[in-house]
Amino acid sequence: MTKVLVSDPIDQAGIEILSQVAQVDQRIDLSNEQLKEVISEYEALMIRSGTQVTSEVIEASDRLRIIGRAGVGVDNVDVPAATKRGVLVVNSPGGNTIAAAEHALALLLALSRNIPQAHSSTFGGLWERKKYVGNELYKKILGVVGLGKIGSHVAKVANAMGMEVIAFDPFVSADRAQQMQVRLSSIDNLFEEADYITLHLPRTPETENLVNAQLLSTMKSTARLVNCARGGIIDEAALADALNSEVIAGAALDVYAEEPLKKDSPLLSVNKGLILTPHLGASTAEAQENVAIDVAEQIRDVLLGLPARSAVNIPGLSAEIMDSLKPHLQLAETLGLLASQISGGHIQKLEVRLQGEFAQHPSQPLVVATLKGLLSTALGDRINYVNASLEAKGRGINVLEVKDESCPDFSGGSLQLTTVADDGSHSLAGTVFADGDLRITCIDEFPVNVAPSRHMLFTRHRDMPGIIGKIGSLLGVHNVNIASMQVGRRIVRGEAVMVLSIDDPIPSELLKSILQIQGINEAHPVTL
Ligand SMILES: NC(=O)C1=CN([C@@H]2O[C@H](COP(=O)(O)OP(=O)(O)OC[C@H]3O[C@@H](n4cnc5c(N)ncnc54)[C@H](O)[C@@H]3O)[C@@H](O)[C@H]2O)C=CC1
Ligand SMILES: O=C(O)CCC(=O)C(=O)O
Repeated sequence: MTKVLVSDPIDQAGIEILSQVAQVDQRIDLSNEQLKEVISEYEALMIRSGTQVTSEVIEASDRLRIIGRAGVGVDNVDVPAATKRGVLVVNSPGGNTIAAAEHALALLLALSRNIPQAHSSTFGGLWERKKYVGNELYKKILGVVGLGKIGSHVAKVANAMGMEVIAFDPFVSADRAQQMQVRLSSIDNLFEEADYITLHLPRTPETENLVNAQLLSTMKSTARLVNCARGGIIDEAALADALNSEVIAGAALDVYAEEPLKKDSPLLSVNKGLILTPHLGASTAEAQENVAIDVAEQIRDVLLGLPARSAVNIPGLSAEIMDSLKPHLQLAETLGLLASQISGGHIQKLEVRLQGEFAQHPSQPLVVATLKGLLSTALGDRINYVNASLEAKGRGINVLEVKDESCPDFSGGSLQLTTVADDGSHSLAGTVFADGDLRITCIDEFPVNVAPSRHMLFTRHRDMPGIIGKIGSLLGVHNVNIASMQVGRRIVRGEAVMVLSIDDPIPSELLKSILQIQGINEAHPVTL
């Protein structure tokens, strides 16, 4: 029975979806050591931000096929290690957008009106109306760092509240910003100009400690900072100093460099202007249901052999693309597999030429499928859509992709592979008919029309009388049944190719005998 491990608290709606296809074990208090010990029992792992999926965990997993992150950030997953091992990583890019944006807005309001402090004081029996005079957000400048899904929603609501919104995001165009009524700014200018700053960008090597002592020192002394994105983007010691020495007026954090927040964190020594929440950005009933359903559906689909819609480590392969390209991907994989068996190994170069209608499809999935086929003889089950490009690169295969919209031969276009290996160069082409049937249409520039089958034999030989009969009798002697045969030649009595579809694999002694027939230059048994 397929088994899924759920190692963080996940909404029941997700558990119910997973239970349709697998045994679901919910073990939310596993240490990292324990996770390493049990992971090899599972085909899938579903997590939130609490579980650290390290390379050691991934390496300890023999059966793991997919890691589902019920949320946006996958910084608690070693994605390169997962990719290397062929483990798909999926997330829910939009399921908690509103929750996180509203939490950031709540923190902005809480900061500007001292809500937590006033609440504690009032609960403590005090009535401190003068002490907790706040500020309005109206007409103030809000600086948004990271104008993606969450940052954009914050900007929209802030605009509606009468704030002026400026933003720093190197990947957003001025047109897009203008549509959102946001003025783009440099990061330095944003920190100098804004009354409130809210962070909505990922933690990457580039953004680590982006908000440091120097940048904090450029903020207005009345300004306030919110981080509901990722810990580690702000230098926490520098922020504690800036608050203690009143360089800035306030800060509210939901995320920390290390979570849970350490007892000796410098943040806990700040006595004024700091609000802390324990990574609650996505913690609404609605968001938790959204992300659980979104990710559980993807895990279920992948376990059923279907594509995932939000794969983090195979960019561009959305469910829609995979669905519409299914026969084309199958052709690419088949031709890749054929090419690896015909080329004799040690491929140094692969050209993938998309012709006619093929050139109108996204090329990346077709190239990945080709590489998957090409490497599957060597790597078996270890190769998949996730790690095919990486494995090809690691083997020094130079992949060239060519798009050529003209295709005189087939209305549906064609896919052509050319390999350059130690033994020379080979080419193969194929097409997909309107009914989804696959055809091999060309071998080493000899036209053929062959439906791929499980066992095949390809030969290069001289076109001369008797040669086909000799091969036929040899196969008969070895009890290998021929299902169909095709010969391709360009000139009479010149060079030719032959493709035999056979019911059984070719034993090695038979291959040796075939290669001894006069006029046979090459013979390649193929298993698809
Ligand atoms: N506190 C919480 O519970 C939650 C936190 N998050 C975090 O919020 C952050 C934003 O999430 P989304 O808006 O969904 O992501 P997104 O991918 O839609 O937006 C991120 C934006 O950051 C920008 N960006 C990347 N590098 C940048 C840089 N060096 N400087 C400025 N901008 C940069 C990107 O261009 C993009 O527009 C992520 O870190 C995510 O993990 C998300 C959900 C819940
Ligand atoms: O799972 C959670 O509550 C954290 C959500 C989060 O940080 C994210 O989606 O990036």
